[in-house]
Amino acid sequence: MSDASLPQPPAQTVSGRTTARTAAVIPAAGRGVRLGPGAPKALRTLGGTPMLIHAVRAMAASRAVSLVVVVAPPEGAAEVRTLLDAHALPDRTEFVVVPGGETRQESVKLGLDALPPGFDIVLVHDAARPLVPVDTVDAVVEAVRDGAPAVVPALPLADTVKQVEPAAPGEPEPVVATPDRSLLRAVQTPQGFDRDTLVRAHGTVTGDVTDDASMIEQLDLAVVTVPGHEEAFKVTRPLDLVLAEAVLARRRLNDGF
Ligand SMILES: Nc1ccn([C@@H]2O[C@H](COP(=O)(O)OP(=O)(O)OP(=O)(O)O)[C@@H](O)[C@H]2O)c(=O)n1
Ligand SMILES: C[C@](O)(CO)[C@H](O)COP(=O)(O)O
Repeated sequence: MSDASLPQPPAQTVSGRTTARTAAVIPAAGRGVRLGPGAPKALRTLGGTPMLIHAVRAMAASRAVSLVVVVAPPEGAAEVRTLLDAHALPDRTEFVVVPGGETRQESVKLGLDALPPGFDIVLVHDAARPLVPVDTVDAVVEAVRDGAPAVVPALPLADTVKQVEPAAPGEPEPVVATPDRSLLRAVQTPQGFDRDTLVRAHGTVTGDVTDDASMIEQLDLAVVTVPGHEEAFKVTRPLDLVLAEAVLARRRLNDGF
C-alpha cells in the first residue's frame, strides 16, 4: 500500500508498541432527502454549527486520527474547504476534501482513492452521525489495531422486529416471522478497517450496500462488533434533529459553556 517515493508519516507509539497510522473518511455528499427540503444534510446546522463540522471534530478528537478526508457534496467542495478553514480544529490533524458521488458507496470509494500512503487503518464515518463520542471512535481503532480486519460499533435493538411480506400499496403487510432480536444489532459508524482489506472490498464488491462492513462480509472476511453508543445515532428524519439539538444542549450545559 505504501509508496516509497512519497514522504511516509512516522508510526505512532502507544505504551511502547508501534501502531499503524489511522485516517478517517467522512462521506458527507448525501442530499438528506428524508430530512426534508434544504441544504445538503451535512451542511445543515446543529447548535449553530454545520453537522459536518461536528462529525469532523468527533473524528479529530481521537488522538489516533491524524488525517480526515471529507467527501463533500459534488457542488459543495469549495464551501466545505471554507468551512474547515473557518472552524477551530486540532492542528495535529490534516484535512483533504474531495467531491462525492451518486451513492454512499461511490462517495466512500472516492474518499479512499484520495488517501495518501502511510495510513494502514481507515475509519469510515457518516457526517450524519455528528455526535459520536470519542470513546466509541477509540474503541473501533483499538479493535482494528488488535487485528480485526473490520469493526462496527453496534447496539442491541430496542424494539421487537417483524419480518413482513410485501403488500400492494395501502394494503396491510402480512407478518411472516419474529426474528430472535437477542442476535440482532443496529450498526453505527465509525466503522474501522484494515486499509488494504477495505480497498480490496471497494474494488471487488458490486451492487448496492448500505455500509462498508457488508462488503467485507461479502468477501467472507471477519467483521466484529464493539459497543456502540446511543449518541452516535444517525440524523435521518426531522425528529432526529430535535434529539441531536437536545443532546448537544445537554453537553454544553455539562461542559459549562
Ligand atoms: N451519495 C452519497 C449519499 C450519502 N452519503 C453520505 O452517507 C452518509 C449516510 O447516508 P444517509 O444518512 O442515508 O444520508 P443521505 O443519503 O443524505 O440521506 P437520504 O437517503 O435521506 O437522502 C451521510 O453522511 C451522507 O452524506 C454520501 O457521502 N454520498
Ligand atoms: C453506514 C450506516 O450508517 C450504518 O448504519 C448506514 O447504513 C448508512 O445509512 P443509510 O441510511 O443506510 O444510507
